[in-house]
Amino acid sequence: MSRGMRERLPHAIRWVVKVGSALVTSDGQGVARGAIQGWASEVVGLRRGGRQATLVSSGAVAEGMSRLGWSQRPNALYQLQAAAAVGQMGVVEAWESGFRAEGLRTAQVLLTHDDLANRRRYLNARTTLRELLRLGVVPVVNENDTVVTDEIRFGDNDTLAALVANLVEADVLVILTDQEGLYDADPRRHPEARLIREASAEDPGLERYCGSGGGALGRGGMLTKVQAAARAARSGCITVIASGRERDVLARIAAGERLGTLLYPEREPVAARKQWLASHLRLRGRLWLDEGAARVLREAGSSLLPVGVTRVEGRFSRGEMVACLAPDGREVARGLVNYSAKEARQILGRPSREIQSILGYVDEPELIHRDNMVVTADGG
Ligand SMILES: Nc1ncnc2c1ncn2[C@@H]1O[C@H](COP(=O)(O)OP(=O)(O)O)[C@@H](O)[C@H]1O
Ligand SMILES: N[C@@H](CCC(=O)OP(=O)(O)O)C(=O)O
Repeated sequence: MSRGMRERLPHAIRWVVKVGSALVTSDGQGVARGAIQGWASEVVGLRRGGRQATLVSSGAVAEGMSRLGWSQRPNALYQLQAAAAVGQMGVVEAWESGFRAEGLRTAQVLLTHDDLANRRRYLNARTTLRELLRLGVVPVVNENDTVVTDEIRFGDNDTLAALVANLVEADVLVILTDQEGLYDADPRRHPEARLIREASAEDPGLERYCGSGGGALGRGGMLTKVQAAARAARSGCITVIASGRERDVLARIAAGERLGTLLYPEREPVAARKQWLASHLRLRGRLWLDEGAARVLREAGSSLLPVGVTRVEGRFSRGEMVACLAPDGREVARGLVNYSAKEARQILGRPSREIQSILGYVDEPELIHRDNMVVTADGG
């Protein structure tokens, strides 16, 4: 499925752009304001073409070290966490002023891997990010370093970027780093190494190209980038690893130019998401639909509103997977539910505008949003 992947990039709508520590902090010299300003205006260019962009920015530990006058990256976890807390202020401030100069608002989003493994928190993070994008705000995501342990030791924002790409259902993940892309050996040690232009993100052979570790500031090196591409590919996302120092890098990638390393998914996005939903989650309950709701789900792929539900079976929490059944008992769809079984029983058959008065709050107007649903009936 590699053919035409570059040509897809000009049509890609949702972008996640990850910028590594060395780039964000000019190799640890302090926040790279000029470069950040440049990437911010590139993101504005992407958005002008009707695209959405979420940033994942590293650099908190590196900037904290520079602000605290530390020349060596500490080993002690509490020192890394202290440095990250100091440095994160500088990193987000630089992104904010970079985007402000372009007339755009930013939002700081700090996540941990656990947040995305937990179904309820996954949905909460997803809803917040979607709302920020809808409002035209640029989310600037980093790891919540104060509360994580392994991730800060290994410096794994590449994995975080892939999780964010899965979360927002990105079409493209761009990983900007201090090399032109993935080489067939670490170019710092092997100057003769050759750039890999394109490969399947799921090719297990890619990992053998990656030297151990990264530069002095970033920690993950290429291995975590290749692994991130494989993870992003599971939801059908293309990954491009490229140099953040290349002029107009995002605009040129968006134009389909052969820049950096493109790692493509083996599956189409919809099939990938369907497989992900089907394989990762256990069914926790069943929603019986009326004829009208079953028809619009089947034929139009619409979201499921509480008004179309007649009965709720099982015990489930927000974010768990349930099956949707037509009145004849055939499964129409399955998806991640926005309300618990108890709440769903209270709001079934009722218009969404009444959710607030019944429950005292509204999580979402839909019981299952169409983006979190896979239609399993074949339309008939
Ligand atoms: N096969 C490879 N191709 C390119 N770079 C590699 C490879 N193997 C190891 N590396 C190293 O990975 C580094 C980038 O990783 P890292 O320092 O973690 O960057 P970032 O801060 O952008 O996440 C490069 O500077 C390079 O030395
Ligand atoms: N959350 C940490 C991430 C460190 C990290 O992953 O760095 P990198 O390999 O440069 O993306 C920080 O901001 O310093």
